Amino acid sequence: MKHETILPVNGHAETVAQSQKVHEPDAPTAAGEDKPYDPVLADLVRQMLVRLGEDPTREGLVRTPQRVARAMGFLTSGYHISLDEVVNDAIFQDDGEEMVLVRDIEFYSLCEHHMLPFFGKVHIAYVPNGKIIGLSKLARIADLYARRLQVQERLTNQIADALEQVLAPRGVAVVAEAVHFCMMMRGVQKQHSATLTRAMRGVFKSDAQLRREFMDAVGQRQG
Ligand SMILES: Nc1nc2c(ncn2[C@@H]2O[C@H](COP(=O)(O)OP(=O)(O)OP(=O)(O)O)[C@@H](O)[C@H]2O)c(=O)[nH]1
Ligand SMILES: [Zn+2]
Repeated sequence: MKHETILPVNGHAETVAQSQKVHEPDAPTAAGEDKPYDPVLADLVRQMLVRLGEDPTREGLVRTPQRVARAMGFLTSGYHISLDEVVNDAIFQDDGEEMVLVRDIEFYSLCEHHMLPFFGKVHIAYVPNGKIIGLSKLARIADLYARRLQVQERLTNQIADALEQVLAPRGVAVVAEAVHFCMMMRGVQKQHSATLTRAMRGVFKSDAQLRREFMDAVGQRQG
């Protein structure tokens, strides 16, 4: 008997017996098959398939509700992780006073208006004030807020807020550049537009020269 982990609505994992599917104990399972999913969400997806005129019992769609529930769970997993968990105490004392920049961090998010993807790159910089953060944590912080229903402006600001909160740095700069499927696949159907958003805090707001250096470094020269 196979045990599959499912997620009830409250987000806590529980294990249920799933007698329909039998696997040899050591047999490889399909990718993602054992990952938890929310059965209520899966049922809503099944209902959506019916409303779209599809037959959820046809072979290609039989496991689609679970797949979609798992995928949506992952794409909104940022709701269930805290900033502290993401940072994991990777804050270190350092006397450096120069800008630290990680650029070209790719992100994937869902717009909150259509629940369609928007994705692109985010560039994150800060000027330390006695503390630095593990570099990977900048990318993890970006994912923490990208994996939610978002607007690009808020995503950009939340990343800046998070860094201010954990580092109290002299300044933070965040620039996001993205394309929105809701503007490409539907609606206005513009394939070549890109959206740029930015959040400038502390010395990046008050020091135009530093801001220019940052924008130059991320290839977004502006006045
Ligand atoms: N500011 C902002 N707007 C967004 C973002 N993602 C999607 N939108 C916009 O949200 C708006 C929703 O507008 P509505 O008129 O309520 O919805 P709609 O009829 O589907 O709009 P269209 O996309 O113009 O067809 C659209 O203009 C989208 O382009 C985002 O990250 N930031
Ligand atoms: Zn949208």
